[in-house]
Amino acid sequence: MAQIAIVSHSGYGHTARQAAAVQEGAASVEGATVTPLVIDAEGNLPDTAWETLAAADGIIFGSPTYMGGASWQFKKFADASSRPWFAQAWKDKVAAGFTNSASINGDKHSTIHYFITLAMQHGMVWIGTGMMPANTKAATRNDVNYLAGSAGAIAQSPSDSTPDEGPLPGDLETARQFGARVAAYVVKTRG
Ligand SMILES: Cc1cc2nc3c(=O)[nH]c(=O)nc-3n(C[C@H](O)[C@H](O)[C@H](O)COP(=O)(O)O)c2cc1C
Repeated sequence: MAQIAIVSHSGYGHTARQAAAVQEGAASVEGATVTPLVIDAEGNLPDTAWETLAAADGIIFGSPTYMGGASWQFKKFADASSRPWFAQAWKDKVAAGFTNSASINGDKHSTIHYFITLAMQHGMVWIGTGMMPANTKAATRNDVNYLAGSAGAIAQSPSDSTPDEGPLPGDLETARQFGARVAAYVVKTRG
């Protein structure tokens, strides 16, 4: 079985829904075992998480976009990953990422770009969404990849939405399909 870890933070529950959709998509792929690792409000992971990450064939990073970047809790995790970095322990693992924010754009790409840089520091192999954007006149807001992420999966939760209301349904489906793509790639290349 190919091992996939999803390591993510969510301050208020919206990105947690996106993470759950990524997990659902990844788990739908035969041959993939998916473990969610939730970064808590203090920026810490469960004790066994680092062993799970060490054993993973692929790691998917997730965070809300706060002030144009990943949350400080995610950054605390990223800084703590300097320990495996010293040994290049994550070298050649597959990496991917997702983020959610209130605005349609909201500078989400800065967060995805940070994940890419983190993955490159670890010598990982980045995989994007592989999805075409829904950007024709006929496109509607809940089409898959309406927000047109290629480097990573992106979602919008309107600023006054509860986690039940946001991310919007099309963005959750985008997250599902993204999770499935990453898992299929990990199974094909590492399984
Ligand atoms: C400190 C802070 C900074 C934020 N910065 C941004 C931002 O740069 N761009 C944006 O579109 N939304 C921004 N937002 C809105 C959040 O991204 C949005 O509410 C998101 O759904 C929160 O996800 P969460 O519930 O997983 O924490 C910010 C929210 C907070 C609390």
